[in-house]
Amino acid sequence: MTNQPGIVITGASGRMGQMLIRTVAESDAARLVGVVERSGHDWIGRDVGECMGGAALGVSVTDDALEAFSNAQAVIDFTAPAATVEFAALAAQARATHVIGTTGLSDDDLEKIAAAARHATIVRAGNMSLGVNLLVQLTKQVAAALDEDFDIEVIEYHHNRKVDAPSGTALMLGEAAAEGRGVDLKEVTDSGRDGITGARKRGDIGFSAIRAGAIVGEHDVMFASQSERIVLRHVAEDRSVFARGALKAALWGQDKGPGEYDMLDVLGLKG
Ligand SMILES: NC(=O)C1=CN([C@@H]2O[C@H](COP(=O)(O)OP(=O)(O)OC[C@H]3O[C@@H](n4cnc5c(N)ncnc54)[C@H](OP(=O)(O)O)[C@@H]3O)[C@@H](O)[C@H]2O)C=CC1
Ligand SMILES: O=C(O)C1=N[C@H](C(=O)O)C[C@H](O)C1
Repeated sequence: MTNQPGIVITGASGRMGQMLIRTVAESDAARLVGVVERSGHDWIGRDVGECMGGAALGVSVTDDALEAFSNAQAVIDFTAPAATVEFAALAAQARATHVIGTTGLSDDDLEKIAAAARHATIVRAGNMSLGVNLLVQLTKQVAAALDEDFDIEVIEYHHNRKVDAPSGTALMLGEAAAEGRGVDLKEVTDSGRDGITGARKRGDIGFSAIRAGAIVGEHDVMFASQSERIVLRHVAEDRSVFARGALKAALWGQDKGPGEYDMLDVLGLKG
C-alpha cells in the first residue's frame, strides 16, 4: 500500500486530458487511479495508455465519474463548463480535492463551484503555469504604478480549436490590471471591437483574441502612453507547464480544508 495520492483525470481524450494522464502516470508523487470520459465515447472500457497509442497503463476509461472519484484523493479537470459544474458536486460528494483548469465559466457556473467549495477543497485557475501566475502579480504592480495616461490592452493568442474568449488567462490578467488600478473590471472592459467603435475610452482595459493554427497559448499585457509602451509577455511552449502546475495543485490541496483556492495560493505568490 502506498500513501501517494490517487488521482483521476477527466476529459481523458482531450488535449489537456492526455497531457495530464502522461504527467501523473510518470510522477513519483502521485498515482493515476482513474480516467473519465463521457458516456458513449469509444475509449470507455479500454486501457487508457493503449487508447493514447502507447503501452498499457493498467487503468480503464470509465464514464462513472462518482465511482472513479470515490477511489481518489484528487480529480484534475480540464473539460468544459457544464461538465466541470457537474464534477464539482461529485468531487465534493467523494471528498476529493478538485483541481479545475476549465475556462469559459459563466457567473452562474462560478456560483455553483463556490457552493461545492463549502464542502470540498477546490483549486481553480485559468492558467496553472508558474510564469503566468508571476505575470499576474507583475501586471498588478505595473498597473498600480501607472495612471490612466497608459492604456491597458490584454492580447491573447491561441490555437484554432479554442472555443472561449477572452481566454481564462486574459481574464486573470485583466482582473490583476483592474485590481492594481483600483477599478472594477466589469466597468472598464472593452472587448470584441468591430465597426465604428468610437475612440478608445480613457481608463478602459481592452481585450483582443487571436485564434490561429497550433498556438499553445501566448499573452501580452500592453501599457501604452503617447510616448512610450511597456509589454509584459508570456509564452507557453507546450502544454506540460499546465499539467505540471495542475499536479502540484492536486498535491498541495491534500492537507487543506474546504474552500476555493487558486494557483497564487499553491505557488505562495499571494501578496
Ligand atoms: N487552466 C489552464 O492552465 C488551462 C486550461 N485549459 C482549459 O481546459 C479546457 C480543455 O482544453 P483542451 O484540453 O484544449 O480541450 P479539448 O476539447 O481537447 O478537451 C476537452 C475534453 O473534455 C471533454 N468533455 C467536454 N464536455 C464534457 C462533458 N459534458 N462530460 C465529459 N467530458 C466532457 C471532451 O470530450 P468530447 O471530446 O467527447 O467532447 C474532451 O475530452 C478548456 O476550457 C481550456 O481553456 C487548457 C489549457 C491550460
Ligand atoms: O484553451 C487553451 O488551450 C488554453 N486555455 C487557457 C486559457 O483560456 O487561458 C490557458 C492556456 O492559455 C491554454
